[in-house]
Amino acid sequence: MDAAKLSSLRRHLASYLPADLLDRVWEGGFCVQRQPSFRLNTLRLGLGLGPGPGPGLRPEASSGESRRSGQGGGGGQGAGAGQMGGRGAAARSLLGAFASLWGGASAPSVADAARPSGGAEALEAEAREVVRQLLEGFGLDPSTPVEACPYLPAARLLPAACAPHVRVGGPAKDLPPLKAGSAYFMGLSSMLPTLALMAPHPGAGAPGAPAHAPAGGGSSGGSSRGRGMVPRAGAGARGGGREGAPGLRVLDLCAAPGGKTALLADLLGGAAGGSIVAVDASWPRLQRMRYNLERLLPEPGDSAGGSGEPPGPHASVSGWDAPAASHSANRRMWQYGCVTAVHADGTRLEVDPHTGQPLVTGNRQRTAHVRHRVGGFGGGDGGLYGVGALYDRVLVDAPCTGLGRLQLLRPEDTWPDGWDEQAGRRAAIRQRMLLRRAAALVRPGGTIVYSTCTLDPQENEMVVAWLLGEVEGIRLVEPLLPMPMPATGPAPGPGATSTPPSEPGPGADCGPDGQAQPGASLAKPLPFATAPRRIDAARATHPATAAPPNPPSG
Ligand SMILES: C[S@@+](CC[C@H](N)C(=O)[O-])C[C@H]1O[C@@H](n2cnc3c(N)ncnc32)[C@H](O)[C@@H]1O
Repeated sequence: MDAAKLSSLRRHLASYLPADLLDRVWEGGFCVQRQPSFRLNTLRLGLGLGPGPGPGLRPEASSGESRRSGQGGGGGQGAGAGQMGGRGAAARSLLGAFASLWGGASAPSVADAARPSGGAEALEAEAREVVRQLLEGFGLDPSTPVEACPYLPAARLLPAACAPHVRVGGPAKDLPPLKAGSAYFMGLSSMLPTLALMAPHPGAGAPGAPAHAPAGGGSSGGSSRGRGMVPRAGAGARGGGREGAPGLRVLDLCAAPGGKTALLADLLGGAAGGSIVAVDASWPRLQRMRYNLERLLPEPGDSAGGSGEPPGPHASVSGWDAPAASHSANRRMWQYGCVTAVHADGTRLEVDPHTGQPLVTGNRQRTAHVRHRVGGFGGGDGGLYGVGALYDRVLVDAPCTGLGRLQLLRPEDTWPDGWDEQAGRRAAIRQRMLLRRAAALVRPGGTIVYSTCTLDPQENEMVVAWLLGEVEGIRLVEPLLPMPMPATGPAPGPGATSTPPSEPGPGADCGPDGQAQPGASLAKPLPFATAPRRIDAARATHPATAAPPNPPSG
């Protein structure tokens, strides 16, 4: 990058980074020191979660436990899968730490989760073997200690010496555990939006029940102001006339190459746990996602849940995750297990409100018909864009300028075309449109998580602030993550025109330098750029006169 561009980049960063941090960034050459990490793919580790642990991943009740006992490992390919009689226990071993954060009364503590027992022992042995193969593949001593990820029990931090190997397109992709799909390299911070998305909000009803009844109807279980209309546990009502629909409906609006989608599928634990519509505007990146999902998820039709059990991860859930078009018949949509991938512009995604299928046929007539038919949900004002509010959770892992991944020593990695002062403004426009679409598609009481890998407030806080001003009934909530987070992110810099959120931002920002903030109990600095913003839609509506999003000035 030439000197003029570098100095304009520095000016830009100085508009929101504290001077001392900026100096460190500048001298150190990195905005965020990236920690190589990977997650063990629990579906491929023979865990065979079977019926999902539920939207909140709460430990199963004892009846659920006995229903699954003695099933064997199923589904996975790893050694010891068949000996895992206590799959529920193994699942809890991996997911327990997170579940305990979410308030499951009988959830094991982090310490419990780390202690192998029963089926978990086989799982641990398998995980150790995967780690050994990876270390060996990196030319390291296979006994090199590998730390657990502080917030996802199924993830591990790799020794720093592995860093050069795990670059995108690097040789690590050919290592057997990666090829087999037992492990997946993933930035530590990349896991957080997914975890925040899947966490139940305090006050939500039973897993699977909405946090809020549909607008204009539904029983009110009563709750605190702003969180109103929490249905009684087990009421079973859902927005959009979906009573009785199994599992959680998740929309991943910027999905490719699918790292978070695969983790979502893992956390859902199977079709009984839910279905994912994964959208991306880039066909080549969707192809990459297909490759990744094929590696990471069991083949559709694999009976991961075992015979006689509720559907496994890839069983079809009628009327929802069974779009008519396979990828061979329709280039724009394909299905793999519980994931329906859609090649579409997420800012314009339309969904059939009755089947949940994305409308990507380009058939205007059909779209118009649906528009006409859908009067919106609840008060009749939600169907403005021709969709019902269908999704329980929406992830907007938005395209951004990538400033959180800035590597000044290799700026071409972040900006192949060089630094561009207008990039943030352009990105913010698209981010607003994506987020607005997410708000149109989430059901009342549903949750949106917005994340980027940039530190720029005009792409983070200001985008969220814009949405709060644009869409009624949306509010910010703390992202529930298994780690303490500071209350606010970086202050908008000079020239910021959007009002920052009136509530303190539910910042999941660790320090932009990757340092855990005061109060964090992390054993070591956590490289962290992605800032999940969790948004609850108490009543997601769009004013009929919604103007296109304005670019932030400044
Ligand atoms: C940060 S990446 C997503 C990474 C992905 N969530 C993962 O975990 O692997 C952003 C993605 O948004 C996609 N994208 C950009 N504009 C889009 C749009 N208008 N609609 C849908 N996807 C879009 C890009 O193609 C890119 O794949």
